[in-house]
Amino acid sequence: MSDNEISRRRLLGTVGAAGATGLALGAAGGAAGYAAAAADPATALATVGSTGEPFHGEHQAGITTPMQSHGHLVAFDLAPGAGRKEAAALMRRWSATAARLAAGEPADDDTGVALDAGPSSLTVTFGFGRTFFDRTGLAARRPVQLDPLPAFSGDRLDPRRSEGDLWVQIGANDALVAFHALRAVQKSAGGAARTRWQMNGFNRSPGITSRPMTSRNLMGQIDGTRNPKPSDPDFDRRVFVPVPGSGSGSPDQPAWMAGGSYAVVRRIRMLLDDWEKLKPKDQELVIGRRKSDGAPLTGGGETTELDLDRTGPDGSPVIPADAHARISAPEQNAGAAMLRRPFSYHDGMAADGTPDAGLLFVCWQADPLRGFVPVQRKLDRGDALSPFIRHEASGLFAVPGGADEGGYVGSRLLES
Ligand SMILES: C=CC1=C(C)c2cc3[nH]c(cc4nc(cc5[nH]c(cc1n2)c(C)c5CCC(=O)O)C(CCC(=O)O)=C4C)c(C)c3C=C
Ligand SMILES: [Fe+2]
Repeated sequence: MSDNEISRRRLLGTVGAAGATGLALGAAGGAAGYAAAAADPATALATVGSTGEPFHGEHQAGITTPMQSHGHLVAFDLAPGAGRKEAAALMRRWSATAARLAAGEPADDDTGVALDAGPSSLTVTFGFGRTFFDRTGLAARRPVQLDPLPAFSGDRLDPRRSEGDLWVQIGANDALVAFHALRAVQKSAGGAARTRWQMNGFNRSPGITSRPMTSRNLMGQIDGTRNPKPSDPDFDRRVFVPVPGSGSGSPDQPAWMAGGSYAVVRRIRMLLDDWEKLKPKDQELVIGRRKSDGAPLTGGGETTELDLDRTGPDGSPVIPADAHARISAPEQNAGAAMLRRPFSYHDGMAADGTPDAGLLFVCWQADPLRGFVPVQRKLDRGDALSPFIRHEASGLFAVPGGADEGGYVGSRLLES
């Protein structure tokens, strides 16, 4: 075990108890500081640093995990000549690395970037794209759910920033922890896979509002209000592929996807110069909700149901017929629903002088044909938000269930 590893384990050994002596650790610093920390179980990192998300479990972490403040979405293509054997070895390496980092332990050949930080809710989530199955000789086991998404009239997709054999979503509540995981994943890809595209995103930092709140996007809207909640009776059925024999098993889903989910990833540029020219009242009509608190235009608070039948004095609906919240509601789409878990992004200014900023829209569902596809079809036909956004990249990935301790993500596909 390296010195770095020993120091880091000691520091993490103190995590959990409140931080009265955290100050002492900071003040003492160096080797003496670590020794003091090891001796005093009250020493702690701030909550944001000390919180960990277990890597192992029925489902992969990073799906129902509360949204993190920093994210990297990365697609990889298998290297020429790499097939099923190399892919299995890669998934084994990546899973081992992710498990270590999520526990706050260093990676092999650690870069030291996150040396003094706790796990900071780090999650690393792995998925397979459609082309993965051709590259590994597993086309016969590819789920029909990975059939290409339909083309939508508003799409302006860049194929170089779309799809990919493999997809990795990294999230953490610290920028250095997230970057550290990104480098560890990239390095442990070795010669087996090459980065195809990478997108970097962010959300609000934990603890910066006076109470826990739904996050805002870069248009300033409260976004995520009507997401399915894990406490909803139909949450698992909507988000996760059922286990065969559980009574809710789905005949068109392969057994190796049990406990898994499908991620639709869209890089959606926001045309902020145009959006910001709208008066706040008009912005609210585009969504159908108030900007200040996310309440429906028909009244109440953020979580009040939309009254889609209510009309104003002139007889027109209070929530307009083309309002985004109306068109995307499950009640308007034969129950189609998805778990939206996006990151915002800002990549500076585009060549035309407008901000290259928007939403790395990531949504999770047990079947994209019962989640993203019908809703996006409807939005594509007449969403008031469409003139202010542009879908620029797209990906669809099968995200297998979680790995057991000592196992690795995707083993049920790659080893049987
Ligand atoms: C196909 C799926 C969706 C895309 C693409 C999408 C893009 C997108 N949405 C916002 C802002 C908001 N969306 C809101 C609600 C909402 N959006 C979708 C789906 C897509 N959005 C759904 C299913 C819902 C929930 C509808 C419901 O259950 O009633 C809201 C309202 C608040 C909320 O419920 O989250 C906002 C605001 C942007 C900015 C955007 C693309 C950049
Ligand atoms: Fe939306």
